[in-house]
Amino acid sequence: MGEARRIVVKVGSSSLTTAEGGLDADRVDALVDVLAKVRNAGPARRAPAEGGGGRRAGGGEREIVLVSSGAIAAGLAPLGLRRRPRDLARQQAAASVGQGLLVARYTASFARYGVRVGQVLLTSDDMSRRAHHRNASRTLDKLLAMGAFPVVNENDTVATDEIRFGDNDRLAALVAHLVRADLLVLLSDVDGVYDGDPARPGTSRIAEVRGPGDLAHVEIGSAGKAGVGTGGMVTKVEAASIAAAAGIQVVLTSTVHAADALTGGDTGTYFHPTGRRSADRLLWLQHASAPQGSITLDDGAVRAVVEGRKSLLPAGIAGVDGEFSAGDPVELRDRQGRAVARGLVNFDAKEIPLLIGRSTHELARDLGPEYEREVVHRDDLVVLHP
Ligand SMILES: Nc1ncnc2c1ncn2[C@@H]1O[C@H](COP(=O)(O)OP(=O)(O)O)[C@@H](O)[C@H]1O
Ligand SMILES: N[C@@H](CCC(=O)OP(=O)(O)O)C(=O)O
Repeated sequence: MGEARRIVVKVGSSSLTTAEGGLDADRVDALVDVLAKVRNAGPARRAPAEGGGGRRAGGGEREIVLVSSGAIAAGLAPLGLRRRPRDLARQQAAASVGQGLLVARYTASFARYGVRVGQVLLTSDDMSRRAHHRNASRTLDKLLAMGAFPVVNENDTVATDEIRFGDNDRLAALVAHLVRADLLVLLSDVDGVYDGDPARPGTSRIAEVRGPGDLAHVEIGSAGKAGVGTGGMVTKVEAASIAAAAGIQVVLTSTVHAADALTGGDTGTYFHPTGRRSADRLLWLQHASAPQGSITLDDGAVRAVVEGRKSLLPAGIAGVDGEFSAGDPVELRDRQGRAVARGLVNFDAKEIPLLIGRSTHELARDLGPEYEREVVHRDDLVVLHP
């Protein structure tokens, strides 16, 4: 098994707040104690399969990126809010106050180890636009190279409902892919995936998941009673599956077992990688963004794109929907309205009606040579249901 030299750790709101609401400085310190110590130890390595999969430490330094929730939860008490508001505007106000407090807390806590913290706030746009994506990746690499500790969260205050990640579990899986992590550790208030609601007696922890089939009959529920988390186990399992499919090992456990999870100990639920590691820069396109609009394809174009892995040409377009600009992610649909692919479009939505059903040759002749291009190039396209 591969050594975990670069690790993304995600911690949920429920692990950072007190029962009354507000940040729990002791819990932040306890987490930072683990992260700072593990960072300076060697890579985690999963031992040979037979012993149930204990992972162990080797030599050298680990690089850790922390994806931390808790901005909204940390902002509630200071704003006199008793519980997490439902409306986006008040959530964003709480996040605005809370994110500052959260990072100040991490900064003070890591300072005990002489470690600098670098805050990185990402929107889903940053995952879906190529230049932003490359920039985010470069910044994180540079922070690590300079010995700083990146603390990532969603940029809650500017994200609108439609383009929010909404849950940091998925953000963490995408960040793990972005930084080419070997291991993703999802920390929560529950020590793994259970075969039913863990609050019910008689349910037990699932130690290993080898593929989606292993969870087919498991009741995966929503957020716990702490009431500060968002997605519950559903988003964690989705995130684990995204990362595992991208060849990244995943451990899902409770924050009190963080040290074990990071050093290769046998804890929580371990998701085996199901796919090959790849530098596929389009993973984010599949999972990151709510596309800005859609283009309907005729049957021949669906076959060309899905089976032939060809670019989408103007001649295959049957319709267009939504507001988008060249460079935006769009959904490609068949005539029945099923999403068959996603891609980065080369035209603005308002230009598309001019192109419908016409050959590139014809377009070049009538509208100019700049119209002789693919609507979505195959290198910018990901098929959803091959
Ligand atoms: N099958 C399951 N296994 C484990 N936990 C589950 C399951 N179904 C629902 N849950 C709930 O998911 C909660 C964790 O999600 P959440 O509250 O969003 O945490 P966080 O804030 O750490 O992201 C647990 O406290 C648990 O109550
Ligand atoms: N960006 C939000 C986190 C949303 C979220 O996913 O929360 P959680 O389920 O606790 O991981 C915040 O900082 O409050």
